Formats: sequence, structure tokens, C-alpha cells
Amino acid sequence: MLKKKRIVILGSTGSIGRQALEIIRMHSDRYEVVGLSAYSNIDLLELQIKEFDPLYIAVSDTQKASLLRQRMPDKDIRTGREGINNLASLDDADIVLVSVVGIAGLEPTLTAIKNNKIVALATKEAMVTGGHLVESELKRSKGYIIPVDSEHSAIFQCLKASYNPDREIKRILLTASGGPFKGWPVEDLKQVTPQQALKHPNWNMGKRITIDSATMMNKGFEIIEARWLFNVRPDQIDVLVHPQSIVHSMVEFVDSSIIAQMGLPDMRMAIGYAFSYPERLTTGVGDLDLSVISKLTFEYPDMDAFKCLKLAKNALNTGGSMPTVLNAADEAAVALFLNGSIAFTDIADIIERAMQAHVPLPNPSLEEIHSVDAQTRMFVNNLAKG
Ligand SMILES: NC(=O)C1=CN([C@@H]2O[C@H](COP(=O)(O)OP(=O)(O)OC[C@H]3O[C@@H](n4cnc5c(N)ncnc54)[C@H](OP(=O)(O)O)[C@@H]3O)[C@@H](O)[C@H]2O)C=CC1
Ligand SMILES: CC(=O)[C@@H](O)[C@H](O)COP(=O)(O)O
Ligand SMILES: [Mn+2]
Repeated sequence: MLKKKRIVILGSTGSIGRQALEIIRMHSDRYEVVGLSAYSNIDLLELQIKEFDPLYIAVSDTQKASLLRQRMPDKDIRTGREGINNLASLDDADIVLVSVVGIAGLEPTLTAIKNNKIVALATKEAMVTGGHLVESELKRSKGYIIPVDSEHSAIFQCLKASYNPDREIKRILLTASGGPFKGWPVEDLKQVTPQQALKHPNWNMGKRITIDSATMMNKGFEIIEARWLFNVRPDQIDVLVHPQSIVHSMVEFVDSSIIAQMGLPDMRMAIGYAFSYPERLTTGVGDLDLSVISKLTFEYPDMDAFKCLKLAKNALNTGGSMPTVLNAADEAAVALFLNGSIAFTDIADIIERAMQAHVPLPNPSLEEIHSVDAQTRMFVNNLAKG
């Protein structure tokens, strides 16, 4: 009887977290849940605890944590920043799925690597804000990352076709759906509503990443994520708008071969691969029938229509703490757009102003990153107050 792999899910109540539990449910002979975390959704978390009986639980919101303790007095329920970090370092864990949203994923990612865990990484903001810290931690520890972000999972799989990626990668071809407003005249983008922006053409995801996909900031983040995950130069990463979201990304090698990874747009594929790697298991994802796919199209993005992509490239080239400003300003601006305080087109303008106002720190520590993050959010919220 195989020993079960023990999994911690940080952000179990979210879109990725819930799909991860589906995979574990399908393969309960191979996986068991030892830790679950949420920010404040204790109603769903309580149901997950009852079904999967984890040893440890973390609820970031301290009031909600107390409420849950009252409901489940026999459970070990931790809270705050240290609560989620406890879970990331559990001796009882083999795999830590980091699937919280935002910079909150950076510290637990570093903690899990430091504790020699397999890190199934969905939270791209960890790589955006702290890629240099993750790179250093990976060199010091036995922990390692298996990407869950669909494009980076695809690239990770394509690289299995390479004997020496450091020498053989020519280009990474990062595919993008182009979001719900692909091809729209720029002047029409000012009027789009949160409801329109939350309708992603191909993927069903959490709110923040869905808005980021609409502005293409998500792809900008993914360029930065790829730079750190695969140790390539920014000029080796090209974005191709591929509205069908069937090719999840490709790698072009020095011999001019291009290897691609394809499938229906369903995150259970990338999540399942991260859990089962180097094996593959069934994931419940439907089969891709290419005979009914009339066309697969690829085109370079309109950089004028999607200013966020340009801002992300600038932030990456500037480096240091600038990607932290990019993420924090985006996170704050997306929240303002979703609550109706600003227009869709204001998101990029606000991020640009936050970047212009920032004097980058060349090699920020974790604490400095958190401080730049907080200062940037304050800057953005003051801007919005006018
Ligand atoms: N959804 C997708 O298909 C994809 C997602 N990703 C990435 O995965 C990550 C998660 O995305 P997604 O699942 O869509 O997000 P959701 O918004 O659906 O879920 C976020 C999860 O994180 C928790 N959370 C939110 N804020 C905090 C915080 N400050 N501290 C701790 N936990 C917090 C939420 O708890 P609560 O429910 O209590 O609020 C929830 O469990 C993101 O980084 C995203 O970019 C990448 C590729 C695809
Ligand atoms: C599923 C996933 O990985 C998301 O990052 C998705 O790729 C977003 O779609 P866009 O390609 O529109 O950014
Ligand atoms: Mn992605």
C-alpha cells in the first residue's frame, strides 16, 4: 500500500483550492489533507474540515478564527500571518499548495521552500513581488516548486523535452486568451462594467485574476513569474494572444523546435499534475478533440490597447521593489474598480502613477517588500480619494 502524500492547501476556499480538493477526493487512496486555510470564509471551510478532517487549520481573520473555534472546539485553529506560515512548515506535510490570492502568498511560499516542501505554486504574486527571494531560498533548501499557473505548468512540462534547459531554451511563448475585451476600440474600454470584466471567455476564476486577465496585467505578472521560475531573460519571453486557450504555452528551443502543451481550459489538469508529478493521473478534465477545433490562432498583443502589459515589462526591467509596486497598485486599483470607485481604464493609469512615484529598492528584503506593498496601497487609495 503506497504511503499517501500529505497535502496542505493554503486558500482552500478559493477557486484553485476547491478544485484541488476535487482532485484529492478523486484520488483519496493517494492523497490526504493535513492542513487547510482561508481568509474569512469559515462556512465553506467548516464543511471542508468536516469532509477532510485536517490536522491543522488557519483562518487569517482573527474574529472569524474565534468564531470557528467556538463551532469546532476540538480543532487546532491558528490565525494571522503566523497561522498560515505554521501550515506552510508542517512536519506532517509533503506538498504545500499555495493558492491564496495576492502578496499574502509570498511568505508562506518562502517558508514552505525553507522547510523542504514540494510547493505547488498557484499564487503568481509571490513570484512577482519576491522572485529574487524565492530564487535564493531554492538555492539554500531542498524544497522545490511545481508551477500550477496553467501556462507555467505547460512550460514546466515542455521543458521535460530538453536535456539542458539553461542552454537549450531560445524563447518561451506565453499564450494569452486576450480576455473579454480583445479587439475592442480603446475608447470603448472606459465604459466597461465590473460585470462585463468578470466574464472571462474561457476560464472560471477568482475575481482578482479575472480582472487582471481583462486588463492583461495577468499576462504581465506571468512574464515576471516565468522569468524567475525558468531563469530566462525578459527578452526570451514572448506573449501570443491565443483566444481559444487550448495551447497553454510553448517553448522554442535552440534547434528551432517548438514544444507545446495543450488541453481543455480546466485548472484541474495543472493542479493534478503538480500533485502527481512526475507521474500523471486522471483529473476529470474532458478530452480535447482536435477534430472539432476548427482553428488555433496566435497573434502578438496590441500593446497600446493593453497598457498593463507594458507596465509589467517596465517593472520587470526596473527590478528590485518595482514589481511589488506593480502588484500592490494593481491589487488596490482592481478593488476600487470592482467597488465602482474608478473606471476600468483608470486601473492602468493609477498603476503607472504609483510606479512613477516610486524610488525602487535594488534588492528588497521580505520586510521591505511588505512595507513597499503597504505604502503603495496607501498611495493608490489616497489617489482615488482625490
Ligand atoms: N483561479 C484560477 O483558475 C487560477 C488562479 N491562479 C492564481 O491562484 C491564486 C488563487 O486564485 P483563485 O483561487 O482564483 O482566488 P480566489 O479569490 O478564488 O481564492 C483566494 C483564496 O485565498 C484566500 N485569501 C484571500 N486573501 C487572503 C489573504 N490576505 N491571506 C490569506 N488567504 C487569503 C481566500 O480565502 P476566503 O475564501 O476566506 O476569502 C481564498 O481561499 C491567485 O494568485 C491566482 O492568480 C493562477 C491560475 C489560475
Ligand atoms: C488559467 C490560468 O492560468 C489563468 O492565468 C488564465 O491563463 C488567465 O487567462 P488569460 O490568458 O486571459 O490571462
Ligand atoms: Mn495563467
